[in-house]
Amino acid sequence: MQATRLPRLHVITDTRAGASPLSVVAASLAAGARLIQVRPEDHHNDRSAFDFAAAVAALCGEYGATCLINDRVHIAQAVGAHGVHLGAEDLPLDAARRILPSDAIIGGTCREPEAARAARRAGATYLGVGPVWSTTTKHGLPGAIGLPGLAAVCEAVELPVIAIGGITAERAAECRAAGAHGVAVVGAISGAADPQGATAELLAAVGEADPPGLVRPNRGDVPEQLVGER
Ligand SMILES: Cc1ncc(COP(=O)(O)OP(=O)(O)O)c(N)n1
Ligand SMILES: Cc1nc(C(=O)O)sc1CCOP(=O)(O)O
Ligand SMILES: [Mg+2]
Repeated sequence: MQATRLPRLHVITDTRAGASPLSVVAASLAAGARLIQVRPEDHHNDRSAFDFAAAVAALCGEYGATCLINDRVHIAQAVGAHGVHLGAEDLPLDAARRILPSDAIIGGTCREPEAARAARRAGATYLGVGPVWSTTTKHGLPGAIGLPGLAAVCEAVELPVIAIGGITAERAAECRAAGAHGVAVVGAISGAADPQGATAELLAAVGEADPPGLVRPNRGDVPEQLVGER
């Protein structure tokens, strides 16, 4: 089956007070990022989340980048995003799989191998695994699973694993060495003085600048019908 590779760097928007999420998205796309996850904080109502998601989806369209929406499946449908990212408190993965187009990308948060196997059975396209390191970006998370915890999930399933939580460029390379397909990042880009430069550094760290043929085989290959064209 022909395959299209899931990007290794997932840039997650930062809509906390004081951040400039749209300009950071634009800088990341200009640097070569090819996947943006729209993550409006919970206090944003659906209207403002929709407006923001529509703006990000349009920017992604200009660059041919993948746009995923965190949590709000109906907003993904409304803006024609490529898919969603869902966690334990969101719509179940299999329910989202039933209502989204068959080629939708659906990411699921997992923290240990058994949850990863369940997410695969439920129809996840990829797994978001963390927090690998502690983070100040999100409160109420369980303790960091570290590189051994990340490696245990990578071993348990064939799905591409995206490491999250406290990721920096140096740590991104460590995550790849532990078996992760890639990384998801908020603060290392949003909080950087130069988000475009920080994105470029992270892309290099995950090997996204590698010439074709040097990328690791299989891991991250998403069946084409799951990716599709929008
Ligand atoms: C790639 C990736 N991995 C994990 C998460 C976290 O999702 P979730 O557990 O649903 O928490 P919220 O992001 O909704 O607060 C993610 N967003 N992306
Ligand atoms: C939104 C989120 N979810 C996590 C999880 O482990 O489920 S860690 C996280 C925040 C990641 O931000 P930063 O790159 O700034 O550490
Ligand atoms: Mg969620």
